Amino acid sequence: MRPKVLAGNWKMHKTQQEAVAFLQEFLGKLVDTPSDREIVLCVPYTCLSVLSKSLHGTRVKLGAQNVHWADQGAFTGEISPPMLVELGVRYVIIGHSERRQYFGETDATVNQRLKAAQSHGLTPILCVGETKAQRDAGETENHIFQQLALDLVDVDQSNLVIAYEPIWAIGTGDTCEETEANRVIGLIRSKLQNPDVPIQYGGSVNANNIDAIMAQPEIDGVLVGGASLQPESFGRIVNYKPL
Ligand SMILES: O=C(CO)COP(=O)(O)O
Repeated sequence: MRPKVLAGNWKMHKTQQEAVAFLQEFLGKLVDTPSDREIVLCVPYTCLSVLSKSLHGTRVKLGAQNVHWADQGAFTGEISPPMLVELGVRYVIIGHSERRQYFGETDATVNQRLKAAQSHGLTPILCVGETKAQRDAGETENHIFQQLALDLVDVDQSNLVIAYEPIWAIGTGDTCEETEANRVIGLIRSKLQNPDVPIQYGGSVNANNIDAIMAQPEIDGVLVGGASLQPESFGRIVNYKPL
């Protein structure tokens, strides 16, 4: 059985104070959450330290949203794997479409970040997905296969999560049909050496569509943006009910 990984990606949201307030309320929602689920919060760097302390002794794992490949060096504005490990970070999102689109990340740098994260014991959440134009042109499969081929060179598939995030579904309310997400995720799995890699869906996941998404056999979890910012909605998501 592949693990179910339910991760929030807060993106550039929440001060430390807001993060602590979220957690106080959110932890109260986990009393009856089945133990088969891994719950992860990928928060801004500035929230890592305070959440690391607040999450101690809870079942919620801490995640970051990016990491550099060097241990240290003249890389202004970057954060290294040892810096994350010291704060108790376990997961790190790599290659999110917003990093690729707005900050010039390439498959080559994504690959470097993945290998560096793993060499320090972090579990990467690698994001892949197509634009609306690529989907309309029938390029979805080719684009994703190319991303996987380039991003996963020499990457350890025994310590990896992949998130299928169609870019047109992110922050738009235009969720990918769960059967279509299931189909693409099945294709992604067919390209992996290790079929047990958990593969998430991401893109406008919310409290109303989570049960149907998690009912799909290929979908092993979700990567949630907007709906992970409120304890109520993220609480409902991690407490999804298998149909
Ligand atoms: O990009 C996402 C998660 O990484 C998805 O964001 P939304 O859930 O806000 O669509």
